[in-house]
Amino acid sequence: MASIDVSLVVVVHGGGASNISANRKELVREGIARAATEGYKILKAGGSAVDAVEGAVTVLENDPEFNAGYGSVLNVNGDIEMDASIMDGKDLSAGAVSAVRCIANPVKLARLVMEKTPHCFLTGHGAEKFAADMGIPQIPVEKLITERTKKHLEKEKLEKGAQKADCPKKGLRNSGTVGAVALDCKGNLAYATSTGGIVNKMVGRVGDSPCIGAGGYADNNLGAVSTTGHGESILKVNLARLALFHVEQGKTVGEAAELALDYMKSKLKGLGGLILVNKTGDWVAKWTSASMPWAAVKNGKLQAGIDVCETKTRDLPC
Ligand SMILES: NC(=O)C[C@H](N)C(=O)O
Repeated sequence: MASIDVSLVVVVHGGGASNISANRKELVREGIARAATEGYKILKAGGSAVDAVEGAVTVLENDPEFNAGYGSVLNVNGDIEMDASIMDGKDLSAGAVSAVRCIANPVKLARLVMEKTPHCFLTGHGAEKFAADMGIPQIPVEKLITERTKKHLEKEKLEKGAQKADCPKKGLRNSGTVGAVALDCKGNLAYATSTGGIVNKMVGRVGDSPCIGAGGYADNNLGAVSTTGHGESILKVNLARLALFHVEQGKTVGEAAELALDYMKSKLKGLGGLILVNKTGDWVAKWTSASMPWAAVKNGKLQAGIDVCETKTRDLPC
């Protein structure tokens, strides 16, 4: 069924970041545009908002330029532990996984938790056993590790060693978490978020990304949000739900995003970003970190950017 509606919207992000080197910018730009285009293609073919966010996030998990799936950052042991979540705004059903290691696409596992279990959240071994029961292939964790993520961990350890204990680094040094929000032709909203977390994290550290209300939220009556940034700060302010609270209070999507991010910054000095689409298809991408790759498609028009004051627009072939 090809269902074309003016209000089909997909927005994706590739993580709040301190900076993205000039040689990676083009790869990041291409990856983020590919993900948004994939999500929109799914919506245009009559797919649901949940299908679209899963499809868009899968593209980014498979792309080594982003900190999710293949290319996830490494923990203190040089290992990978990934977190992901997904939510359907139609009935508030939600699925999440944390600290999963040997699978390519944590977002797909989160969706299976949502649809095939009576639970919202599976972690560690239990999540991996469930993945095996669902027929998801196990892959050696080394296959998810890249030269770039190995170097990133080495650099982080060196810098941490040189740093005074009472003088923590300022700014957002971790990047690349991915997320998507979508509005489908039936007015359903959904979000998905997926990450390797933060580099050099403790074993077992779980961030905001798999936590419903922090890493994302979707409610057909309000909107859908996916967040990125300093996970501990995002958890403390429940960033995604906080942004939607402001929508509930009658704020525009831009005002709501700004109020929520400013609160996190003023209260905790926490930096981050979010994407938000409301039930009428208004959307925003906002961040307090130095940059955040994002892309959005609405009415066949793709818009994308990385830095503040930078938006590139192009029409997608119908
Ligand atoms: N870059 C990120 O968005 C990291 C993620 N929020 C975490 O703390 O796990």
